[in-house]
Amino acid sequence: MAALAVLRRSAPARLLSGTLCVHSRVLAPWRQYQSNRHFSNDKILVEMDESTGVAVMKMKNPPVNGLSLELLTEFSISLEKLEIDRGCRGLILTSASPKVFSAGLDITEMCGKSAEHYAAFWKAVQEMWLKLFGSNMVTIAAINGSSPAGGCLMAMCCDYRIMADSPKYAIGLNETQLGIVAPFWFKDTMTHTVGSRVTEQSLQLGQMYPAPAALKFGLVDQLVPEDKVQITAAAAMAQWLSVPDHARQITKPMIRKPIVDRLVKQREADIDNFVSFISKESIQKSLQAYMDRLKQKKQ
Ligand SMILES: CCCCC/C=C\C/C=C\C=C\CC(=O)SCCNC(=O)CCNC(=O)[C@H](O)C(C)(C)COP(=O)(O)OP(=O)(O)OC[C@H]1O[C@@H](n2cnc3c(N)ncnc32)[C@H](O)[C@@H]1OP(=O)(O)O
Repeated sequence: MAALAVLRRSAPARLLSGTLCVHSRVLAPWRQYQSNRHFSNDKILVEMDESTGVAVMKMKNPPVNGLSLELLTEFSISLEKLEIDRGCRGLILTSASPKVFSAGLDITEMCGKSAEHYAAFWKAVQEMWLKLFGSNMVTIAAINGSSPAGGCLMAMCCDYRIMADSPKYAIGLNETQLGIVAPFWFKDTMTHTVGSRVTEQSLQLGQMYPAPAALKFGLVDQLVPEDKVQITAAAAMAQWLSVPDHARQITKPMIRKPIVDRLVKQREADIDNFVSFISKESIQKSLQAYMDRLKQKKQ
Protein backbone atom coordinates (compact mmCIF):
# COMPACT_ATOMS: atom_id res chain seq x y z
CA MET A 1 0.00 0.00 0.00
CA ALA A 2 2.80 2.38 0.92
CA ALA A 3 4.40 1.80 -2.48
CA LEU A 4 1.12 2.62 -4.21
CA ALA A 5 0.76 5.80 -2.22
CA VAL A 6 4.25 6.85 -3.29
CA LEU A 7 3.40 6.17 -6.92
CA ARG A 8 0.15 8.07 -6.62
CA ARG A 9 1.91 11.09 -5.22
CA SER A 10 5.15 11.07 -7.15
CA ALA A 11 3.87 10.50 -10.67
CA PRO A 12 2.33 13.94 -11.16
CA ALA A 13 5.51 15.64 -10.09
CA ARG A 14 7.46 13.60 -12.62
CA LEU A 15 4.94 14.16 -15.36
CA LEU A 16 4.69 17.87 -14.79
CA SER A 17 8.45 18.28 -14.61
CA GLY A 18 8.40 20.87 -11.84
CA THR A 19 5.63 23.12 -13.14
CA LEU A 20 3.80 23.65 -9.90
CA CYS A 21 4.17 27.40 -9.77
CA VAL A 22 1.14 29.59 -10.38
CA HIS A 23 0.94 33.26 -11.07
CA SER A 24 0.66 35.00 -7.76
CA ARG A 25 -1.04 38.25 -8.69
CA VAL A 26 -4.62 37.01 -8.63
CA LEU A 27 -4.47 34.08 -6.27
CA ALA A 28 -7.91 34.09 -4.72
CA PRO A 29 -7.84 32.85 -1.14
CA TRP A 30 -9.85 29.70 -0.44
CA ARG A 31 -13.12 30.82 0.98
CA GLN A 32 -13.76 27.59 2.72
CA TYR A 33 -12.89 23.94 2.80
CA GLN A 34 -15.93 22.41 4.40
CA SER A 35 -16.31 19.04 6.03
CA ASN A 36 -18.47 17.82 3.16
CA ARG A 37 -15.48 18.62 0.97
CA HIS A 38 -17.08 21.19 -1.25
CA PHE A 39 -14.83 24.11 -1.94
CA SER A 40 -15.23 27.06 -4.16
CA ASN A 41 -13.80 30.37 -5.11
CA ASP A 42 -15.17 32.90 -7.56
CA LYS A 43 -14.85 30.99 -10.79
CA ILE A 44 -14.35 27.36 -9.84
CA LEU A 45 -16.60 25.12 -7.81
CA VAL A 46 -15.38 21.71 -6.62
CA GLU A 47 -17.56 18.99 -5.14
CA MET A 48 -15.60 16.07 -3.79
CA ASP A 49 -17.38 12.77 -3.14
CA GLU A 50 -15.22 11.00 -0.59
CA SER A 51 -17.04 7.71 -1.01
CA THR A 52 -16.03 7.42 -4.67
CA GLY A 53 -12.87 9.53 -4.70
CA VAL A 54 -14.32 11.59 -7.56
CA ALA A 55 -14.27 15.38 -7.71
CA VAL A 56 -16.60 17.32 -9.97
CA MET A 57 -15.11 20.65 -10.99
CA LYS A 58 -17.47 23.23 -12.45
CA MET A 59 -16.34 26.33 -14.26
CA LYS A 60 -18.57 29.24 -13.38
CA ASN A 61 -17.75 32.37 -15.27
CA PRO A 62 -21.04 33.47 -16.84
CA PRO A 63 -22.21 33.99 -19.47
CA VAL A 64 -19.84 31.76 -21.49
CA ASN A 65 -17.08 30.56 -19.16
CA GLY A 66 -14.44 32.65 -20.87
CA LEU A 67 -11.04 31.48 -19.63
CA SER A 68 -9.92 34.66 -17.90
CA LEU A 69 -6.69 35.04 -15.94
CA GLU A 70 -8.71 34.73 -12.76
CA LEU A 71 -10.51 31.55 -13.81
CA LEU A 72 -7.32 29.94 -15.08
CA THR A 73 -5.47 30.74 -11.88
CA GLU A 74 -8.24 29.37 -9.70
CA PHE A 75 -8.43 26.31 -11.93
CA SER A 76 -4.74 25.52 -11.51
CA ILE A 77 -4.86 26.00 -7.75
CA SER A 78 -7.93 23.77 -7.44
CA LEU A 79 -6.44 21.08 -9.62
CA GLU A 80 -3.21 21.15 -7.67
CA LYS A 81 -5.14 20.70 -4.42
CA LEU A 82 -6.96 17.67 -5.82
CA GLU A 83 -3.79 16.24 -7.32
CA ILE A 84 -2.09 16.05 -3.93
CA ASP A 85 -5.23 14.78 -2.18
CA ARG A 86 -4.76 11.04 -1.58
CA GLY A 87 -8.51 10.52 -1.52
CA CYS A 88 -9.10 11.98 -4.97
CA ARG A 89 -8.68 9.58 -7.89
CA GLY A 90 -10.82 11.09 -10.58
CA LEU A 91 -11.90 14.48 -11.87
CA ILE A 92 -14.99 15.33 -13.89
CA LEU A 93 -14.64 18.73 -15.55
CA THR A 94 -17.83 20.50 -16.54
CA SER A 95 -19.60 23.86 -16.74
CA ALA A 96 -21.93 25.42 -14.21
CA SER A 97 -23.64 27.30 -17.07
CA PRO A 98 -26.06 25.47 -19.31
CA LYS A 99 -25.36 25.47 -23.05
CA VAL A 100 -21.68 26.48 -22.92
CA PHE A 101 -18.83 24.31 -21.66
CA SER A 102 -16.33 27.11 -22.28
CA ALA A 103 -16.02 29.81 -24.96
CA GLY A 104 -12.25 29.38 -24.78
CA LEU A 105 -9.76 32.03 -23.84
CA ASP A 106 -11.33 35.28 -22.72
CA ILE A 107 -10.59 37.45 -25.73
CA THR A 108 -10.70 40.61 -23.64
CA GLU A 109 -7.54 39.36 -21.88
CA MET A 110 -5.77 39.49 -25.25
CA CYS A 111 -6.99 42.92 -26.41
CA GLY A 112 -5.56 46.32 -25.59
CA LYS A 113 -3.49 45.18 -22.60
CA SER A 114 0.20 45.54 -21.70
CA ALA A 115 2.95 43.10 -22.65
CA GLU A 116 3.24 42.20 -18.94
CA HIS A 117 -0.42 41.32 -18.84
CA TYR A 118 -0.20 39.17 -21.98
CA ALA A 119 2.80 37.32 -20.48
CA ALA A 120 0.99 36.65 -17.19
CA PHE A 121 -2.12 35.52 -19.03
CA TRP A 122 -0.24 33.16 -21.30
CA LYS A 123 1.68 31.70 -18.37
CA ALA A 124 -1.67 30.91 -16.75
CA VAL A 125 -2.92 29.25 -19.97
CA GLN A 126 0.24 27.13 -20.07
CA GLU A 127 -0.16 26.25 -16.40
CA MET A 128 -3.74 25.08 -16.91
CA TRP A 129 -2.66 22.88 -19.81
CA LEU A 130 0.39 21.42 -18.04
CA LYS A 131 -1.66 20.50 -15.00
CA LEU A 132 -4.69 19.11 -16.78
CA PHE A 133 -2.96 17.27 -19.62
CA GLY A 134 -0.35 16.00 -17.17
CA SER A 135 -2.79 15.04 -14.44
CA ASN A 136 -2.25 11.79 -12.67
CA MET A 137 -5.98 11.44 -11.98
CA VAL A 138 -8.55 10.01 -14.35
CA THR A 139 -9.99 13.09 -16.06
CA ILE A 140 -13.34 13.13 -17.83
CA ALA A 141 -14.84 16.12 -19.63
CA ALA A 142 -18.61 16.38 -19.29
CA ILE A 143 -19.15 18.77 -22.19
CA ASN A 144 -22.58 20.19 -21.56
CA GLY A 145 -22.54 22.79 -24.33
CA SER A 146 -20.41 24.55 -26.94
CA SER A 147 -16.68 24.25 -26.61
CA PRO A 148 -14.63 26.36 -29.01
CA ALA A 149 -10.84 26.87 -28.97
CA GLY A 150 -9.50 26.90 -25.39
CA GLY A 151 -12.68 25.08 -24.30
CA CYS A 152 -11.93 22.32 -26.80
CA LEU A 153 -8.32 22.29 -25.58
CA MET A 154 -9.46 21.67 -22.00
CA ALA A 155 -11.76 18.87 -23.12
CA MET A 156 -9.00 17.28 -25.19
CA CYS A 157 -6.68 17.32 -22.16
CA CYS A 158 -9.02 14.88 -20.45
CA ASP A 159 -8.82 11.10 -20.75
CA TYR A 160 -12.40 10.76 -21.97
CA ARG A 161 -15.01 13.14 -23.42
CA ILE A 162 -18.78 12.93 -23.12
CA MET A 163 -20.76 15.59 -24.97
CA ALA A 164 -24.40 16.69 -25.01
CA ASP A 165 -25.98 15.22 -28.13
CA SER A 166 -27.15 18.30 -29.96
CA PRO A 167 -26.13 19.78 -33.32
CA LYS A 168 -26.52 23.19 -31.64
CA TYR A 169 -23.34 22.55 -29.69
CA ALA A 170 -20.03 22.62 -31.49
CA ILE A 171 -16.45 21.88 -30.56
CA GLY A 172 -13.13 22.54 -32.27
CA LEU A 173 -10.02 24.68 -32.46
CA ASN A 174 -11.24 27.69 -34.43
CA GLU A 175 -8.25 30.00 -33.85
CA THR A 176 -7.57 30.72 -37.54
CA GLN A 177 -11.13 32.04 -37.84
CA LEU A 178 -10.12 34.76 -35.39
CA GLY A 179 -6.95 35.50 -37.38
CA ILE A 180 -4.77 33.91 -34.70
CA VAL A 181 -2.72 30.73 -34.65
CA ALA A 182 -3.06 27.77 -32.31
CA PRO A 183 0.35 27.28 -30.66
CA PHE A 184 2.27 24.02 -31.11
CA TRP A 185 1.01 22.50 -27.85
CA PHE A 186 -2.64 23.07 -28.83
CA LYS A 187 -1.76 21.33 -32.09
CA ASP A 188 0.04 18.54 -30.21
CA THR A 189 -3.01 18.00 -28.01
CA MET A 190 -5.30 17.70 -31.00
CA THR A 191 -2.90 15.39 -32.82
CA HIS A 192 -2.77 13.23 -29.71
CA THR A 193 -6.58 13.11 -29.70
CA VAL A 194 -7.53 12.66 -33.37
CA GLY A 195 -4.32 12.17 -35.36
CA SER A 196 -2.31 14.31 -37.76
CA ARG A 197 -4.46 14.39 -40.87
CA VAL A 198 -7.64 15.57 -39.14
CA THR A 199 -5.64 18.03 -37.04
CA GLU A 200 -3.95 19.53 -40.09
CA GLN A 201 -7.24 20.16 -41.82
CA SER A 202 -9.13 21.27 -38.69
CA LEU A 203 -6.49 23.75 -37.62
CA GLN A 204 -6.04 25.33 -41.03
CA LEU A 205 -9.76 25.78 -41.51
CA GLY A 206 -10.43 26.67 -37.87
CA GLN A 207 -13.21 24.16 -38.03
CA MET A 208 -15.95 23.87 -35.43
CA TYR A 209 -17.75 20.52 -35.44
CA PRO A 210 -21.34 20.00 -34.31
CA ALA A 211 -21.40 17.26 -31.65
CA PRO A 212 -22.48 14.42 -34.00
CA ALA A 213 -19.64 15.22 -36.44
CA ALA A 214 -17.13 15.43 -33.58
CA LEU A 215 -18.10 11.94 -32.47
CA LYS A 216 -17.50 10.51 -35.95
CA PHE A 217 -13.75 11.17 -35.89
CA GLY A 218 -13.16 10.78 -32.18
CA LEU A 219 -12.89 14.40 -31.06
CA VAL A 220 -15.42 13.31 -28.45
CA ASP A 221 -15.92 9.73 -27.27
CA GLN A 222 -19.60 9.57 -26.47
CA LEU A 223 -22.79 11.58 -27.06
CA VAL A 224 -25.70 11.44 -24.66
CA PRO A 225 -28.84 13.55 -24.14
CA GLU A 226 -28.04 16.85 -22.48
CA ASP A 227 -29.64 15.88 -19.16
CA LYS A 228 -27.61 12.65 -19.00
CA VAL A 229 -24.14 14.14 -19.44
CA GLN A 230 -23.25 14.26 -15.74
CA ILE A 231 -24.60 10.84 -14.83
CA THR A 232 -22.89 9.25 -17.83
CA ALA A 233 -19.62 10.90 -16.82
CA ALA A 234 -19.97 9.41 -13.33
CA ALA A 235 -20.60 5.95 -14.81
CA ALA A 236 -17.64 6.23 -17.17
CA MET A 237 -15.49 7.37 -14.24
CA ALA A 238 -16.44 4.30 -12.22
CA GLN A 239 -15.34 2.13 -15.13
CA TRP A 240 -11.98 3.94 -15.48
CA LEU A 241 -11.42 3.71 -11.73
CA SER A 242 -11.89 -0.05 -11.81
CA VAL A 243 -8.38 -0.26 -13.27
CA PRO A 244 -5.69 -0.39 -10.57
CA ASP A 245 -4.34 3.13 -10.05
CA HIS A 246 -0.67 2.23 -10.09
CA ALA A 247 -0.88 0.51 -13.49
CA ARG A 248 -2.93 3.27 -15.08
CA GLN A 249 -0.75 5.98 -13.57
CA ILE A 250 2.41 4.49 -15.01
CA THR A 251 0.77 3.98 -18.41
CA LYS A 252 -0.61 7.49 -18.95
CA PRO A 253 2.72 9.36 -18.94
CA MET A 254 4.19 6.87 -21.42
CA ILE A 255 2.10 8.69 -24.00
CA ARG A 256 1.79 12.16 -22.48
CA LYS A 257 5.14 12.96 -20.90
CA PRO A 258 7.01 13.68 -24.16
CA ILE A 259 4.19 16.05 -25.17
CA VAL A 260 4.30 17.82 -21.78
CA ASP A 261 8.09 18.04 -21.86
CA ARG A 262 8.05 19.79 -25.22
CA LEU A 263 6.33 22.80 -23.70
CA VAL A 264 8.22 22.61 -20.40
CA LYS A 265 11.50 22.93 -22.32
CA GLN A 266 10.42 26.11 -24.07
CA ARG A 267 7.93 27.82 -21.81
CA GLU A 268 9.66 31.18 -21.79
CA ALA A 269 10.17 31.21 -25.55
CA ASP A 270 6.51 30.28 -26.00
CA ILE A 271 5.46 33.21 -23.78
CA ASP A 272 7.72 35.60 -25.73
CA ASN A 273 6.25 34.29 -28.99
CA PHE A 274 2.73 34.81 -27.77
CA VAL A 275 3.41 38.32 -26.47
CA SER A 276 5.05 39.45 -29.68
CA PHE A 277 2.33 37.85 -31.82
CA ILE A 278 -0.65 39.14 -29.88
CA SER A 279 0.81 42.66 -29.55
CA LYS A 280 0.92 43.16 -33.33
CA GLU A 281 -1.45 45.83 -34.52
CA SER A 282 -2.87 43.59 -37.26
CA ILE A 283 -3.65 40.82 -34.73
CA GLN A 284 -5.26 43.29 -32.35
CA LYS A 285 -7.44 44.50 -35.23
CA SER A 286 -8.49 40.93 -36.09
CA LEU A 287 -9.43 40.17 -32.50
CA GLN A 288 -11.35 43.41 -32.15
CA ALA A 289 -13.23 42.73 -35.40
CA TYR A 290 -14.09 39.23 -34.15
CA MET A 291 -15.40 40.59 -30.85
CA ASP A 292 -17.49 43.13 -32.79
CA ARG A 293 -18.93 40.31 -34.91
CA LEU A 294 -19.82 38.34 -31.77
CA LYS A 295 -21.67 41.32 -30.38
CA GLN A 296 -23.43 42.13 -33.67
CA LYS A 297 -24.71 38.55 -33.90
CA LYS A 298 -27.13 39.48 -31.11
CA GLN A 299 -28.62 42.54 -32.80
C1 LIG B 1 3.12 31.89 -34.66
C2 LIG B 1 3.17 31.96 -33.17
C3 LIG B 1 1.85 31.67 -32.54
C4 LIG B 1 1.94 31.87 -31.09
C5 LIG B 1 0.61 31.75 -30.43
C6 LIG B 1 -0.20 32.89 -30.70
C7 LIG B 1 -1.48 33.02 -30.45
C8 LIG B 1 -2.39 32.04 -29.85
C9 LIG B 1 -3.42 32.83 -29.27
C10 LIG B 1 -4.52 32.51 -28.75
C11 LIG B 1 -5.24 31.28 -28.71
C12 LIG B 1 -6.53 31.42 -28.36
C13 LIG B 1 -7.45 30.32 -28.16
C14 LIG B 1 -8.85 30.80 -27.79
O1 LIG B 1 -9.47 30.18 -26.99
S1 LIG B 1 -9.47 32.22 -28.51
C15 LIG B 1 -11.18 32.25 -28.08
C16 LIG B 1 -11.99 31.67 -29.18
N1 LIG B 1 -13.37 31.58 -28.77
C17 LIG B 1 -14.39 31.73 -29.60
O2 LIG B 1 -14.22 31.95 -30.77
C18 LIG B 1 -15.76 31.63 -29.01
C19 LIG B 1 -16.60 32.79 -29.36
N2 LIG B 1 -17.92 32.68 -28.74
C20 LIG B 1 -18.92 31.98 -29.28
O3 LIG B 1 -18.80 31.34 -30.29
C21 LIG B 1 -20.21 32.04 -28.54
O4 LIG B 1 -20.15 33.08 -27.60
C22 LIG B 1 -20.60 30.73 -27.81
C23 LIG B 1 -20.97 29.65 -28.83
C24 LIG B 1 -19.47 30.25 -26.90
C25 LIG B 1 -21.85 31.01 -26.93
O5 LIG B 1 -22.85 31.58 -27.71
P1 LIG B 1 -24.05 32.37 -27.03
O6 LIG B 1 -24.98 32.76 -28.13
O7 LIG B 1 -24.58 31.60 -25.90
O8 LIG B 1 -23.37 33.65 -26.37
P2 LIG B 1 -22.92 35.01 -27.09
O9 LIG B 1 -24.10 35.91 -27.17
O10 LIG B 1 -22.18 34.73 -28.33
O11 LIG B 1 -21.86 35.57 -26.04
C26 LIG B 1 -22.27 36.15 -24.79
C27 LIG B 1 -21.27 37.22 -24.41
O12 LIG B 1 -19.98 36.62 -24.23
C28 LIG B 1 -19.02 37.26 -25.08
N3 LIG B 1 -18.02 36.24 -25.48
C29 LIG B 1 -18.23 35.11 -26.13
N4 LIG B 1 -17.10 34.42 -26.28
C30 LIG B 1 -16.14 35.14 -25.69
C31 LIG B 1 -14.74 34.95 -25.51
N5 LIG B 1 -14.08 33.86 -25.93
N6 LIG B 1 -14.06 35.89 -24.85
C32 LIG B 1 -14.67 37.01 -24.38
N7 LIG B 1 -16.00 37.26 -24.53
C33 LIG B 1 -16.72 36.31 -25.18
C34 LIG B 1 -19.85 37.77 -26.24
O13 LIG B 1 -19.18 38.80 -26.92
C35 LIG B 1 -21.08 38.25 -25.53
O14 LIG B 1 -20.77 39.48 -24.91
P3 LIG B 1 -21.87 40.62 -24.71
O15 LIG B 1 -22.36 40.96 -26.10
O16 LIG B 1 -22.95 40.00 -23.87
O17 LIG B 1 -21.16 41.74 -24.06
